[in-house]
This record gives sequence, C-alpha cells and structure tokens, in this order.
Amino acid sequence: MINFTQLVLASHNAGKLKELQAMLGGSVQLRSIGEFSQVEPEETGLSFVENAILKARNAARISGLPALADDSGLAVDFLGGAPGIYSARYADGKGDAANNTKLLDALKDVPEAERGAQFVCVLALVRHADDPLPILCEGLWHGRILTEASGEHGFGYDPLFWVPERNCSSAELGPVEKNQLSHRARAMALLRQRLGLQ
Ligand SMILES: O=P(O)(O)OP(=O)(O)OP(=O)(O)OC[C@H]1O[C@@H](n2cnc3c(O)ncnc32)[C@H](O)[C@@H]1O
Ligand SMILES: [Mg+2]
Repeated sequence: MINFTQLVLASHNAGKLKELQAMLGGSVQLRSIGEFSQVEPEETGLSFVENAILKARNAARISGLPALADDSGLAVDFLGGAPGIYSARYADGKGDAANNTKLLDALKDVPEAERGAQFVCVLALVRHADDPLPILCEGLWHGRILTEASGEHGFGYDPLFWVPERNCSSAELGPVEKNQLSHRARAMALLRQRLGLQ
C-alpha cells in the first residue's frame, strides 16, 4: 500500500480536477499543477498511456510532489476511433464548443446505429519524476454521439455523449451520477484499489 496525503494533478483542465478530487474524497488532497506552472507540456505520445505518463513525469519534475495525470478522450466508431488522443486538439485548439461543432459535422447524416463511441481515461501516477514503475489505470464508458448538444453539466464533449444506462446525455447527469459511471470513475476505482484506499 502506498500512502499519499498530497498529489499534484498534472492537468490544466478544471473539470478533471473537480471530478477527480470528488472521487478521491478527503484523504488525498489534489493540488493543481497550475499552482506551479502555466506551461502545458506537449502531448507527443501516440497513446493515452504515453501521454498520461509524460504529463505525470512533467508535473512531478516541476512540483517535487508525486503526480497524477489523466489522459482522456472520445473514440468514435464511425471515425475509426478519432478524435481519440487528439480530442482536446480536434478543432485545432479552438476549444470545447468548436470541437463539438466539428464532431457534429463529421457525423452529419450518420444513422443512430453507427454513432457508437467511448470515452477513454488513463490515469498515471508517478511517485517521482523518474519513477520506473508508474501506476496505470484505465476506464472506458460506452455510449453514442447525439445529433445535437444537450445539457449544461460536465465539460468537453459531455453535451454530445448519450448515456444509454440513464437515457440522457452525460451533460444532463449531475456530478454525483457522472462520477459513478464515467470512464474517469472506472479508472479511479481501479486506482483507489491499487492505493489501498477502499
Ligand atoms: O491535458 P490536460 O491538461 O489534463 O487537459 P486536457 O483538457 O487537454 O485533457 P486531454 O489532453 O486528456 O484531452 C481530453 C479531451 O477529451 C475530453 N474529455 C475528457 N474527459 C471528458 C469528460 O469526462 N467529458 C467530456 N469530455 C471529456 C476533453 O474535453 C478534452 O477535449
Ligand atoms: Mg491535454
């Protein structure tokens, strides 16, 4: 069992920080890497795992603390798994709204049965910048891409992601419900087990 009271979260995404802190509870305090640096590392990996490790090592190096990174994204079946690791940069860095518009355009006229998609989350935890054995946990969340945005909660692609088990979009789920079902929740449940937190 590994004991942490403080971890730095290697993410500049406020939505992730909120969700991950809620899932971890009070026993571990997540500090944002934004407290230490505003410079975002280039995500040069070819997989979620590589990018998560790269972000975690960078944050541990900058902060001197053990670091947790989340690399996540949306893999759309009709698009051969795109935007995948490029989800944040899908509309060339123009942000969530532009990403969502581009996705709706790419799936224009695609019938419901072919709109399957999954959110992917890989969490990487390193004890220090050169940790030779990062802890890696993965979570998937299967759903479908809607034909128009719906809902105000969450962030990113949530308004376009239909959650079959709840008959609504993930942006229509409250935070407590999303944090029980999501790709991030599944990865975090595995991480909590690995850390002996449950
Ligand atoms: O790299 P960091 O700094 O952590 O922040 P980021 O937003 O760039 O994060 P990623 O590189 O992992 O890219 C994740 C993309 O997938 C989207 N995404 C991930 N999890 C999501 C969720 O739970 N709901 C909606 N969109 C999500 C998110 O909006 C980004 O476009
Ligand atoms: Mg990123």
